[in-house]
Amino acid sequence: MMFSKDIGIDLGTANVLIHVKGRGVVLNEPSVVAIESENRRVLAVGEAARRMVGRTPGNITAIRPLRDGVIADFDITESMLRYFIDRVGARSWHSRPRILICAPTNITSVEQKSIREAAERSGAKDVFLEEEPKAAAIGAGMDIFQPSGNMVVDIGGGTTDVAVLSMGDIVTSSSLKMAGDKFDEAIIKYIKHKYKLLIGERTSEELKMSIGTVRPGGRIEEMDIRGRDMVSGLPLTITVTSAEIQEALLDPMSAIVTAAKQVLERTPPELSADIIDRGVILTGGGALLHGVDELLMEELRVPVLVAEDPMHCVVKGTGMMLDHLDKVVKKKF
Ligand SMILES: Nc1ncnc2c1ncn2[C@@H]1O[C@H](COP(=O)(O)OP(=O)(O)OP(=O)(O)O)[C@@H](O)[C@H]1O
Repeated sequence: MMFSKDIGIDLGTANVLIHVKGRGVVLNEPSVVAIESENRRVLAVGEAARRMVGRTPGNITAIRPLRDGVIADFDITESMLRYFIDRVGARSWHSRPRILICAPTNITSVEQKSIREAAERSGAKDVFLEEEPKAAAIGAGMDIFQPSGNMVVDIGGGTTDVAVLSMGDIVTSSSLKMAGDKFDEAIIKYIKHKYKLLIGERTSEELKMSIGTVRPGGRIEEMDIRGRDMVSGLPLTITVTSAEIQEALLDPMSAIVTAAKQVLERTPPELSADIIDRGVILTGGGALLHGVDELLMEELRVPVLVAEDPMHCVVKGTGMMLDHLDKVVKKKF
């Protein structure tokens, strides 16, 4: 029998997730590729490559090809995408899948075209590209096809997308390059400034997740971290508190609050009324940052809820859209 296993892909700046029709989410890997510096030969992809970040010898580089919500390195993005599509085994001699991809919102039309080509070269029969906030909202369980307002704030690695949706489309939205990566950078900067200590990205991400908060006094914890003392050049251990991480995250978090406020201000009043009733839904890994929901609730004065399984919303949404491709996806590039 001829049948094709359609697949949905969340091509995120931090993580790639793949949903195969009938099988659910079958792949969840960091968007990292390790290459040999001289000839750009791919050595490892995904988790294996992530373990190398900050620990590679000079001739090997661990690259995040989709940094900051844009495609920083196209060839590597393409290799990574093909590797992951091949790995889920959705393609066989008798079936070619349809692929629905959610890519970062800020990519150019040239980049969109290239992503489509990469997916086609990986064996897709048809390739559809969809907007991330739409998939996030659907995956979070919102019924965006009714004539009522739904607001979603998706805080990923490279971008935060804020959108109000109604009748299956985005009504007002904003996309800013301020998300998880920038939180990590802010922590690195803070520690460098306050303690003259250099720490790596993985340490700062760990601080953010394990003891971080964006609410003053919201969390009282501490963690020992190691880095390189800028004065002596030697390794040094210090203890960092939740309050310090909250201080470090003040600026990046206030940029997100401002963007959400601006979207609400531009939203037609009838839809705003719906949002007051239903609340704002948070998706993406940033939704897991301690206190984000409470802070947004105070600032926006509307209920704010973290979606179930926030890091899976976009990929789940692509899976659900695959079931209704003809109805929900208008754009076929
Ligand atoms: N428990 C947590 N607390 C705080 N941040 C977290 C937590 N878990 C994950 N994150 C952050 O979430 C981010 C990744 O989220 P996600 O996988 O949704 O991004 P993405 O979809 O790849 O990115 P984008 O939407 O920008 O393309 C990372 O910055 C990670 O540090």
